[in-house]
Amino acid sequence: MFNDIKVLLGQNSKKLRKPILLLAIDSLFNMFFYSMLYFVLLDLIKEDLSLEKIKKYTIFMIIAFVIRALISSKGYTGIQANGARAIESMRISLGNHLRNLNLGYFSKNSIGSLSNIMTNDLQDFEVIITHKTSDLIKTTFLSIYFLLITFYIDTELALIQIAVVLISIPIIYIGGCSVTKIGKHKKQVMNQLISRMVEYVSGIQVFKSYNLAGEKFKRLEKSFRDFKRESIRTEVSIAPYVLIFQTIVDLSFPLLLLISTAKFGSGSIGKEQLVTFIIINVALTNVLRAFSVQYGSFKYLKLASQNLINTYEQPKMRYKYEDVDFENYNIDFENVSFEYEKGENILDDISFKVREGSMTALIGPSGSGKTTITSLIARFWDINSGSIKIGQKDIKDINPDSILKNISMVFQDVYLLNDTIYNNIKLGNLNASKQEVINAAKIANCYEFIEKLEDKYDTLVGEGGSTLSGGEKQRISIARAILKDSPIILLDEATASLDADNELEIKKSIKKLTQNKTVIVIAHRLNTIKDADQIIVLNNGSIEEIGDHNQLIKNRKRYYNMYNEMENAKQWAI
Ligand SMILES: Nc1ncnc2c1ncn2[C@@H]1O[C@H](COP(=O)(O)OP(=O)(O)OP(=O)(O)O)[C@@H](O)[C@H]1O
Repeated sequence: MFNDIKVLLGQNSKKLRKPILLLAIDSLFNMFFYSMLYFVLLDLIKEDLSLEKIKKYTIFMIIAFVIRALISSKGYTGIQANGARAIESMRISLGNHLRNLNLGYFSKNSIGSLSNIMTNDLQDFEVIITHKTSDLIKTTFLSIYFLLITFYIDTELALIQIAVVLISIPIIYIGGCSVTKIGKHKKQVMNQLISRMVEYVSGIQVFKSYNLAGEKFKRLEKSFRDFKRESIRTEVSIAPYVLIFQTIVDLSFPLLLLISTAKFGSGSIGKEQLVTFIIINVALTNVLRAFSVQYGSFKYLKLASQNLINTYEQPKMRYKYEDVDFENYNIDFENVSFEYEKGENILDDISFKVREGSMTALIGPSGSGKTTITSLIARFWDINSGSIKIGQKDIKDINPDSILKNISMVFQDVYLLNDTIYNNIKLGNLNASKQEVINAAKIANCYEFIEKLEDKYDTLVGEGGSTLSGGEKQRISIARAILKDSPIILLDEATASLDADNELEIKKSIKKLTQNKTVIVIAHRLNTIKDADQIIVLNNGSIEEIGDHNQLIKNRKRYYNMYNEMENAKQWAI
């Protein structure tokens, strides 16, 4: 039952042992209530109850409760502090694990399930280790303790109590299985709800412009209703089992009272034993009732640990070398084939070479595989066959972090963090000085527009950079790349949706960024790549043509046709 929890906690589980043990000891102090009750009743029966005695019991109880308070506070603070530390290190290790996964994992799992794992599941797991585990251990300890005392009083009575426990446990166990089954579905519904909420909030501008905000909200509303239904289902799924469990336990109370009184009548147990047994029986009934409620919520919360284990079990990208210094930055594709989904070949037996310091342009129809090629160079995905080498080293043997140190990517969809302009540029090199950040901004032609802002470099850019224009965002991403100063630049010709001024500014800054670098550019306009050292024409995941502008014009194939079409269009425009 606790195996998953131990696996997830790893080394941290050792730190939780002591506080859990202290809490278990703390629970045994409940016995003092019953002991005092026992002694008072016994004195009453013997007609020997005096104020002096009550004073003695009270002093004894005060001492016991002071000790209990000390143990309890040590146990609770220990479990809370160590539990929070354990969860913190799990958050970090889970984040690191996700960072090293193939991007396929993120395509296959919805944003809802990913954020659920990182927030709700980790939170549920925290509740398990800080509260539920110790609660269950406490009730189990107490039950065993009470049963042992009953054995001491009378073996037959103890065996009947054990029989009651043995009959009722399978019932609550089945209830737990039902919570697990329905709870899994509730988690799926919750994933869907979070995905729809994220979709609704991030797409609200588009939905409004297409008059779909109401329509989309209906979908979200349905998710809210589904979630409410599943929450109720999960809550009530265990209710009948808890009810049967508690009824059996409750009915056993008068039955045991009857048997114990009969035993007292026949003289097989004495007055003191009868009193003790009655008290123990009351206590055990309460403990078992509490257990039946705790078990259901424990089973539901434990679903989180299974989700977390599943995430940890996702295979990381393998590599032999942690950190590599490349001798040069030649990039070689040798017979590379790649598919995102099994059976759907996206790149088919592609081979080409990019020389260090040269510029290679990728052109071809939409969906031909241009972006995929750049993602593979950055080892966002692993290829199915062939090899990709940088500086003669196969990138499948190298830690993706080490590869990415040498690559800057400037793409059309610029994502800026909800932070200041300064910090967004500094992401390119966290060790850069303020002057270096400003220099990079100047080279990327950001300086002027930043200076016009009220808070200048300290201006917050909003979620994803929402307070800046497309061109400004792109220039900041170029400044970031300039600051990184990496030898390989992967560029998505980012001028398609910009006005003439912005386009010119960006062209100038890209020119500065790409000087003396190994550049692979996804080109959308042929006039910008006439000077490229190599142009690769892709179609349907295969290379149709390769060469420089003059060679491809001579070939009189697809490039030649595309170029002529562009020239004709220019004349039309004139
Ligand atoms: N994460 C992904 N999962 C599954 N299929 C994908 C994924 N990314 C891209 N594809 C598919 O791979 C093919 C190549 O896509 P890619 O983005 O490389 O083309 P592209 O030439 O860059 O297109 P565009 O010029 O429109 O950006 C397309 O059919 C696309 O649908």
